[in-house]
Amino acid sequence: MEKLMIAGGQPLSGTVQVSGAKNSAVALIPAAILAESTVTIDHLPNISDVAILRDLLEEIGGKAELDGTTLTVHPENMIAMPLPNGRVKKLRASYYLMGAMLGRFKKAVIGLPGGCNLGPRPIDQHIKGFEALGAKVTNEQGAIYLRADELIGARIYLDVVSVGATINIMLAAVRAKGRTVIENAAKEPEIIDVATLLTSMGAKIKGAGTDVIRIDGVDELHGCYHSIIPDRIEAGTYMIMGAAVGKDLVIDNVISQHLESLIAKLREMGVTIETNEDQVFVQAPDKPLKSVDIKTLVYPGFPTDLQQPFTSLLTKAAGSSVVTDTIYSARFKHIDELRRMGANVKVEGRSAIINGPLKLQGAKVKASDLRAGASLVVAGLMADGITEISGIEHIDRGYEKLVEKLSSLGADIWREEMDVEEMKEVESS
Ligand SMILES: CC(=O)N[C@H]1[C@@H](OP(=O)(O)OP(=O)(O)OC[C@H]2O[C@@H](n3ccc(=O)[nH]c3=O)[C@H](O)[C@@H]2O)O[C@H](CO)[C@@H](O)[C@@H]1O
Ligand SMILES: C=C(OP(=O)(O)O)C(=O)O
Repeated sequence: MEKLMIAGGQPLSGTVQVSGAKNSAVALIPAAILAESTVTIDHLPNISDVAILRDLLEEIGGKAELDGTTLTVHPENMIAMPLPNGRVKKLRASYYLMGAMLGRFKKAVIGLPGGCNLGPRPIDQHIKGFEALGAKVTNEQGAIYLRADELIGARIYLDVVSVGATINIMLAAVRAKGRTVIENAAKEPEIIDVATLLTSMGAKIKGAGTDVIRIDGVDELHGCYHSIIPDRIEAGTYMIMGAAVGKDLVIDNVISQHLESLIAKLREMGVTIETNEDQVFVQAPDKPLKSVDIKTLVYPGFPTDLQQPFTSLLTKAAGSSVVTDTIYSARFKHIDELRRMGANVKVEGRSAIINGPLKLQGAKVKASDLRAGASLVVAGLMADGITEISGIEHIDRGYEKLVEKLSSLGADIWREEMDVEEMKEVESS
């Protein structure tokens, strides 16, 4: 088991390349199940969620060859193999196997998904959608059983705006008979990316990226080539790092329109941000950052996935900032760890109140989830002394080559094997 070590205080400068979007990748890979011939997905991030999904495609009889950032999926021999346990529990997005397998085979057995523990993460809206399309859905001992004689298009109003439910319903509906209309759909860029892949496979989808998506089912979907969009959350994380300790930091391969809410908040804090076609330039100011309040919202609002790293940055801002997460009720597990580093933060209901400016001190901390891990990396880069982060398997779910990328920008960061005593300490904490 490894830990991440950061000797804080080094400025970040140079250019960092953003990888393909995790939250697209984890939907595009299951979507390949729907095709009758080879699907090639390019610019995939090299992260553990992608590796697990590749293995799952092979578990159901497909061939999935990963060559660098390119995945070639041969879905011809796939079967509706039940996947009640094992790897499906390691990530959230295994729920997309439900929609994809239901669409292709009209049946699936998939274990309840894992992913970050951010408070309750029900999948009732996914199930509501599958049932509306004509599937019988039961939950038996922690696995979801789905079966339909045929799928028939339907009008589905999502009671909660959900990225996962929107994509999952799309995956099943592309192979339903007739028209499906998803109302109150999520509008995240990853939804457009998945719709683009499905359209290249022959699906008929209109309105992805708006809150009403119309899908006319087709009898067959074919293979295609697809290049994935850049990861706006990885890009945003580097922008936050740049705001903390950046000197002429350039973030390359970014669609800056995907990050308007973050850019606006960073500018309010006094950070210099310039954008061009596919790059963002970030420069931390010489004077203290100004405090700001943020509220996470569905796209295009401030993304919940950047809330935790942004909270670390706010410890450096002069005054009191309030961070409210309206998407998840318990996405504050990083706060106790930031306190260990000297942060003055308290949690009240769904809000964290941060008082600054404070100079964080390096400490031994634990990443409880992916973006909590990112927030501790931001904190470690700003802190005096050494920060030791355990639980880095969470960070590996979403950040490709984090150590290499940050080292190339001048950070003093490395991975180190933990000794037996440390592993015991981490496991018992
Ligand atoms: C793999 C992936 O893409 N993960 C992202 C996806 O997660 P995910 O798709 O799981 O998140 P959703 O958009 O579905 O969840 C949003 C909110 O709706 C609630 N909800 C969702 C589904 C449902 O059936 N019932 C229900 O009540 C959730 O508990 C949450 O409070 O979008 C989240 C919100 O932008 C991001 O934090 C995650 O990084
Ligand atoms: C919450 C996240 O991931 P997941 O939905 O895969 O757990 C995230 O990417 O921040």
